Amino acid sequence: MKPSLVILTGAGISAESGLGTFRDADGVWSKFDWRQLATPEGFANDPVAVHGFYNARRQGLVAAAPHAAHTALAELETGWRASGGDFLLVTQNIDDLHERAGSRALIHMHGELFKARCGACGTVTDCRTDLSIADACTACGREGRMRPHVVWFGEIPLGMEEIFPALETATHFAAIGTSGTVWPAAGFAEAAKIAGARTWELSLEAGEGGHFFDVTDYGPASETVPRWAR
Ligand SMILES: CC(C)NC(=O)[C@H](Cc1c[nH]c2ccccc12)NC(=O)[C@H](CCCC/N=C(/NCCC(=O)O)S[C@H]1O[C@H](COP(=O)(O)OP(=O)(O)OC[C@H]2O[C@@H](n3cnc4c(N)ncnc43)[C@H](O)[C@@H]2O)[C@@H](O)[C@H]1O)NC(=O)OCc1ccccc1
Repeated sequence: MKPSLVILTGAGISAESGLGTFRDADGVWSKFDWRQLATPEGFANDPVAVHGFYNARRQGLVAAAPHAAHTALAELETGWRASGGDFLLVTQNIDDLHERAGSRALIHMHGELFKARCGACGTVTDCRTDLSIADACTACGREGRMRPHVVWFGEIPLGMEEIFPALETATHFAAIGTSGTVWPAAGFAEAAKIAGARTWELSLEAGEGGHFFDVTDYGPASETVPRWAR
């Protein structure tokens, strides 16, 4: 069987870059209500508040930088592929720290903060500055329909047509810095286990899907990931 490594990352891998996690005591959802800010209904109800929420996170991301865990995964990708293996990095994160560290075989299943999408024609464009309801789509010209290119609760994740086949042929799977509470990502470890993969969990503590992991290493990602990837 051709070696095939699938890695899933969550907010925990970017915590040491200064980007908040969601469910930890001081997490994003302890300060903000995800129903108002991360659902299509919330956006329809108060687009100014939603734009404000994502504009603030976008400004925070400009100031952030990848750390040793992001770099270790980019180097692992190069080595794994050079030795003829298949490699796929799936992230729930909307930050671009994996790309900045050099990762290439990467799927943002929940979208990207530095992209915007037109709710009218679906065109996706780069967006590194504040977004507002006044903005017009550069493709169709419609005003007031631009939104962050992120996947909100109740919306279909991106790249599933590529992710599921990779899980079904995985020989190795690792979940890094994720609490395993949001679906369908929370089901990936089980899918990889069913496919016969050897599975690892690297996080600060055990997540929801703990019983699907063969090996666990709990600690800061900046320490556990380089140790695992070596
Ligand atoms: C809350 C949950 C129950 N709800 C869901 O799962 C719902 C479905 C659902 C509704 N009701 C249900 C009832 C039961 C089951 C499921 C549901 N899911 C959806 O709606 C999804 C869409 C969900 C996407 C929502 N958007 C996000 N983000 C983008 C926006 C934004 O970012 O603003 S979710 C967002 O929260 C999630 C947070 O999870 P984590 O990343 O794990 O972060 P968390 O803070 O929870 O944990 C951090 C971990 O790191 C660790 N850590 C901390 N510091 C460090 C450190 N330094 N080092 C290492 N680890 C560390 C901590 O210990 C902790 O374990 C991420 O996915 C993140 O992207 N869509 C869908 O299901 O469509 C259908 C479908 C299904 C299958 C196939 C096709 C279609």
